[in-house]
Amino acid sequence: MSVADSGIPAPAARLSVREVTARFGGLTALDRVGFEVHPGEIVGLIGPNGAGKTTVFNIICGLSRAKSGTVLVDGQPRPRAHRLAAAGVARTFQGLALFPGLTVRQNVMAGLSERAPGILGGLVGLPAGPRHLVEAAGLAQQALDGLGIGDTAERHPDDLPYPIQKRVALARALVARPRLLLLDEPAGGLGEDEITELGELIRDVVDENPETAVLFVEHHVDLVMAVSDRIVVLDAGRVIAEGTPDEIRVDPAVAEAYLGHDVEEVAR
Ligand SMILES: Nc1ncnc2c1ncn2[C@@H]1O[C@H](COP(=O)(O)OP(=O)(O)OP(=O)(O)O)[C@@H](O)[C@H]1O
Repeated sequence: MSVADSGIPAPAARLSVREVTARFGGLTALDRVGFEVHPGEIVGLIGPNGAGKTTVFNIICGLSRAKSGTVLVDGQPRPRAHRLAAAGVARTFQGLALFPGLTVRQNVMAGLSERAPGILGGLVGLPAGPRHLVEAAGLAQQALDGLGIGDTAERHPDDLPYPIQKRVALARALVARPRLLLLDEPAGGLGEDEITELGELIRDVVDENPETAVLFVEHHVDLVMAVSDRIVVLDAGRVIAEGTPDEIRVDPAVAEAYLGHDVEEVAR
């Protein structure tokens, strides 16, 4: 008997994007876009340039407004951008957005500031509960160790190679153990080997925290194919395909959107 047959309501998706339409002046950037991400699932969002990936990501994060449609997190209307972390949502930024004046450990501790108010102030010298700071430092160190960069904790981000800075940004997103992790082009600026390692790290996040759901926007289709449980393909503001990597690989609409070429070759 399925859950539907049993009368037990199906668990809410971690993220539901429903009928989202967005316009910039006369341009319809998103046209009734909808998809879901469930706990324990990694979903990759891909599409050719201008497809609407960034627009939908920004709407999910509360940085842009939809003209219509809804975004739900755990069945509830998505909180405002500054309340996302408190709702268990974390994101990374294409530009990393690390604080150059703080050490790596302090940068990661900043990822806890929503859950333990005072930490951010403490990091810049304002009074903060020492107990909170010690606890946060321990959690930050754990997050860094988990990503294999524990030995960078006392360094400053600008002194580290870019791929390590990317891991710091990921550690900052992971430190509060988010229920929904949103990654904005995590492979950008990385080499092939680093991308393979990144894919393993993303998989580890979900394997170790089966309640976590991951949505990532990515140009690097090889990574998306390797890591995603499911892929959503946007083209010209519409969802043109959704399925497992194997389904997407042979989907004619996807091949056409990528100008008739093999999707993995074109997006490289
Ligand atoms: N602030 C804006 N003002 C006007 N048009 C915009 C704005 N942001 C995006 N657009 C347009 O909306 C459409 C979707 O853009 P979006 O950046 O979301 O696509 P994308 O899939 O992220 O593209 P890319 O892969 O090139 O980053 C494009 O036609 C783009 O030119």
